Amino acid sequence: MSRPIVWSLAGSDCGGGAGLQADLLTIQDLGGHGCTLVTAITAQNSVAVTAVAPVSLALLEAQRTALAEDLWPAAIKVGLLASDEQLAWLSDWLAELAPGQRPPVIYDPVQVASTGQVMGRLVQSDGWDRLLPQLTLITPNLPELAALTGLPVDTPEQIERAAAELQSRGAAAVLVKGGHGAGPICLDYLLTSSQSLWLAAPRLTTRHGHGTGCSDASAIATLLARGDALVDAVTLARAYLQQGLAAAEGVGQGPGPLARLGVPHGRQHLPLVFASAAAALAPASEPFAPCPARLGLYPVVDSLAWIERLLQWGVRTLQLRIKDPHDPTLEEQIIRAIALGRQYGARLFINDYWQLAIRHGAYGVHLGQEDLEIADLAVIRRAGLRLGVSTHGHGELARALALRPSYIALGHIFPTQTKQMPSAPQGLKRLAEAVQLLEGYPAVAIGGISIERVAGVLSTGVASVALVSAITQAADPQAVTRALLAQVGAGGEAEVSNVVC
Ligand SMILES: Cc1ncc(COP(=O)(O)OP(=O)(O)O)c(N)n1
Ligand SMILES: Cc1ncsc1CCOP(=O)(O)O
Ligand SMILES: [Mg+2]
Repeated sequence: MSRPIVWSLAGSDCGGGAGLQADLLTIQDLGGHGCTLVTAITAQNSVAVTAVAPVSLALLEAQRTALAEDLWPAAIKVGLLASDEQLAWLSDWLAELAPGQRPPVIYDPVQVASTGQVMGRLVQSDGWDRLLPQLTLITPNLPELAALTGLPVDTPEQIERAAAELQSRGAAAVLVKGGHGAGPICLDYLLTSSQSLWLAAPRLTTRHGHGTGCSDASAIATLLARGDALVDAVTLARAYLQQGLAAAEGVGQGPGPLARLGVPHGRQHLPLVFASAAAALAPASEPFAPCPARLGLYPVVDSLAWIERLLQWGVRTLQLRIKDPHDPTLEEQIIRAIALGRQYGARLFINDYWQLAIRHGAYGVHLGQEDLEIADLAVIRRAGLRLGVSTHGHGELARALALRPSYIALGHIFPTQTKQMPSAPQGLKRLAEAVQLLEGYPAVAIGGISIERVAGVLSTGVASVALVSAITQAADPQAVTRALLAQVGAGGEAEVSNVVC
């Protein structure tokens, strides 16, 4: 697949740590192709900014025209706007674009360098109000949020209020970066049209954070350009920063840039995602009972008859998924399925009906995002049942990890006829990324996995494969099950502890 084009509209940092130099490195590192619209030339190094010269509107317009004719963007990152005229020029151009033509626009409202020097002076306050409604996301740090809103930003409640203020002025979404905050946990706050989330990551002690804000916004732009949902892009971009900060070595005498290590791998880099700052700062909950890292072949079926057949054919991880809660045989099927699971020494998960699963002593429960809102997780944990959680992208993955479940389901990987899905298929590339991020944490791939696609799925490193129609709709289900067992295995090697670092 060709690299998606990302425009960086930003100032040049001749020191190579921030501005459009940081943007280009980030975009390239995450698989995009970067183009630049230089707004200002700055003279700076890792210690100080010594000169800033805004580029003329004529030159900005010439850059835009050249790129628009040949290299139309899949996303735009905006950094330093060096004058009110530049801001007005950008707002006018974005406003002219038809909605279907407008790429996502991510604005990092940088005016002051990390070394403290003011680089752009925007004085006409109505300029912001023309730009904000054109933005997909604005990414202020705490001082910028305070300056943009005139509101205090010292507590989580104040941050939520100030972000809501920016949203009420037209920004579709706001990401407040907590790097300037204090305490061992760095909290970022994301407010979208439908979600209010806190991202928590250990605050790293490195002083090498030059260009972090630029890199964050351009990472988000690149991930949106490749088609990620906003929450997923923000989460993976945060992991990219954490990975880069952890390995930053420093160049020059002052704060150096991030290390560039590509798409993040390793659970320690992934932020955990919570619905409130209080939850993000609370001590981690106890993990759910562990299950093997390799669950192997994992058929999901809708009747006791299927459970019985699959056990006889050698399957040892399986799920009873009866979607009709009024089925008069529901509880009886659950009771008998659990008894059969025990008889065969198999891992039987019950979908949705967690109270019945507890009452009758199932091996585990599988819950989706909506189920999580209503289930009592503490009760499931105390009862000793394993918990599997559905996720549909890197954002939900980071949210699920915070619950410390026994396994995390990643899907849907391919288009599926079995269930109406709320999101787009993840594909093998994102599955491989998730597996790399999870680093051995039990993970299950699900959605549209046929016998022809299993080898590709396994090549991502995932060790557990859940499927429905590949078996239940097969002409010869027993032969297909045998073939799948030969490829995927029945699972069940040593149980691993599902500890989140
Ligand atoms: C292994 C596995 N992964 C995902 C799902 C989907 O669960 P959920 O999101 O709760 O949707 P329903 O199955 O309830 O429609 C699953 N069942 N199993
Ligand atoms: C229940 C569920 N959750 C995510 S995809 C899916 C259906 C998987 O069915 P199939 O294997 O037939 O695509
Ligand atoms: Mg469910």
